[in-house]
Amino acid sequence: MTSKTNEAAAGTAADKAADASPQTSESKEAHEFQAEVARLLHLMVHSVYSNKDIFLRELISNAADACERLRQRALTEPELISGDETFRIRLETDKNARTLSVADNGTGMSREELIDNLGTIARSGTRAFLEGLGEAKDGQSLIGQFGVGFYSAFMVAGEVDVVSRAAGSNEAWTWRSDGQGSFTVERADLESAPARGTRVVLHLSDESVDYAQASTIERIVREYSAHVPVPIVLASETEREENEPDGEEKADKDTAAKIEEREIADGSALWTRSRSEITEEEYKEFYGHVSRQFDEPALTLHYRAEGRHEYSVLLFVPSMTPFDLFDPDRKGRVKLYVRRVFIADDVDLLPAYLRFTRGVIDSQDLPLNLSREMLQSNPVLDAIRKGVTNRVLSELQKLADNDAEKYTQIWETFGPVIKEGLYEDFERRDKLLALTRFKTTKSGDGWRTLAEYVADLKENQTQIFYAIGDNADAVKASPQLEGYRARDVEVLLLSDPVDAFWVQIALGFDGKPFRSVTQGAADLDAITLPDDEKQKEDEAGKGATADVATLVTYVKETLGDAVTDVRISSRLAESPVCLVAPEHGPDRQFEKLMSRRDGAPGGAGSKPVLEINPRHALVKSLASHLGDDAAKDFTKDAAWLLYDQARILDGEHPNDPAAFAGRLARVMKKGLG
Ligand SMILES: Nc1ncnc2c1ncn2[C@@H]1O[C@H](COP(=O)(O)OP(=O)(O)OP(=O)(O)O)[C@@H](O)[C@H]1O
Repeated sequence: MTSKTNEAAAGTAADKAADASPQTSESKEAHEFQAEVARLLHLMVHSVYSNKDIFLRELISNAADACERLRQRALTEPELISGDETFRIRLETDKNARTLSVADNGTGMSREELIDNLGTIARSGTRAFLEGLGEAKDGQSLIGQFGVGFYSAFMVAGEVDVVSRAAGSNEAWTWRSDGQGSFTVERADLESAPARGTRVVLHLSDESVDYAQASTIERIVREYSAHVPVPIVLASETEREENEPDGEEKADKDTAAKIEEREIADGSALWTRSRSEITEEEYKEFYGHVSRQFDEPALTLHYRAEGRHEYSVLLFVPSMTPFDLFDPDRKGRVKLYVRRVFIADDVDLLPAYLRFTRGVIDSQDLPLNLSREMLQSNPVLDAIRKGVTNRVLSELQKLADNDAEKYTQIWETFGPVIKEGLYEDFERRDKLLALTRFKTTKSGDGWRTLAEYVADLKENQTQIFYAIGDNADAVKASPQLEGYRARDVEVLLLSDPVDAFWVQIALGFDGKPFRSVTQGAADLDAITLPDDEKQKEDEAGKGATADVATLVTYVKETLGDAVTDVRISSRLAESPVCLVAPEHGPDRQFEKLMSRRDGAPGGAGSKPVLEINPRHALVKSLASHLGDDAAKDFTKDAAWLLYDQARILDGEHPNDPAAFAGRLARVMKKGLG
């Protein structure tokens, strides 16, 4: 905060200094691009990105945003637009000069804004993404995954000039660059600068001269920008048409106007039209504008809410992961309009766990001059937020019920984010649990719902069992699952970071509580083993006598403080030992996750319980050697090795690696005779 204020103050001081000495500010100043911008530009200039047309969508969207921002500011400062209250975007092609320009009468940019906005990348997520791209060989393909913005102009232009005049200002500035690492800024002649707003002039490269053709531009606007909420006019040299009138009339025309201007998009708000009038293509095009993504929407939600509050909603669930989905600020991008006037795009209109949703919400009831404070806390907005959130969830549920395949795609893309709601949105937890899909010990390549899990409960099974770990395969291999597998009891395999959090506080589903397979007693005795497993267990159990109970006491004494308890296990089938968390307190995996997050070394904080499989051959044999004085050192080593083995199976290191190695060596030596 302080540094920002200082920067701003420094900027102002610098401006004053610059104004006082025309040599510095009037003459052309050269600036280097921020490193990430230079990287992005390099990708753009050498782009093999197949769809270069999208540069126009980016420039038009910027122009529309600038108009909408000014329209919004003018609500409280009407003088900013006096004399020219009609917003528009004007495209102009010039075949001879091989230029294309995109002009708007929106906010415009001051000299500092030109330098900041077109020389750096402000959004931390974009920066991080580009840093990540730094090493990636396939930068070209990745670039298509996020809003490439203004810099995409360099895909088609060898040089770009941006002439801008901020609304209400009496000076204009020209920004110019060839996209090769630096740009210049100089004062622009007011005569030729826009009266207000920005004109971006692209000097097209040889292979891109087609963009100086009006017909090409018109085609691209129809495809990508036809429903931008600001009208678009296209200006181009008039072509002499075959059926043009002859004689005097024609001569008049020739001298009167060489440039023809026509409206190619009317700027009407798509969301105000009724659903039945809008085609899929139109929705898709508008989605592209509003999301700046290149995929198709996986779900489109368009409706008008009436009743206590009136508002229109046009929202999209993308089919591709937005690159900034896991940005720490978890900001949504739904735009708020009030009676078709853009108000803000940074108001949280949906909970953070639905932040991947893109689109527009247009309120009929809110006042137009909403202050920042009113945006933060406002009962109408609260009601809208509630209504829209419920609607998004119910639409997702409808999709899940009617088109499982499509819903699964959404789940695979956004499931880990939606699950954040299980932790954060207590009120809607049941709805969210119904939407959640799980990998389980029975899901194979597919997914399971909790309803399916509960429908398949074993006799006497009263809980929903889960195991947490870094990935489903690793979890599946953990020894703690053996007893469940033997009884054919399904276990949820949870491997998203958020799983460890919500599962601790969720009360259950359909009256069945969640239960970790790595915590407390296994509660498996009531669930019958299938006959073949029973037979295996009986066989293995032969000889498992009171000796094992003595072994348990012995191991407990030997391990001392390293464990909370040692006990006989019902959750093991093939492995001799495993570690579990005590009945009360956090689950082991949760503790591990927390200690990793806090940067603490090692594993869990509280001491685990060591469980011993009384039917395992090694355990039985060890138990039978307990009274044997000659085997005393061996049994002690073995007790510790069992414990360390259990740690290793849990993905941890032996507590004392040197002691572990020593014991292992001794036991191996003995084994080899
Ligand atoms: N025509 C314009 N009028 C006013 N400001 C503009 C205009 N074009 C660009 N800008 C400013 O430059 C900034 C950078 O533009 P750019 O297109 O690179 O990114 P963006 O629009 O912020 O993000 P994205 O395209 O990823 O949504 C904009 O945020 C805006 O502040």
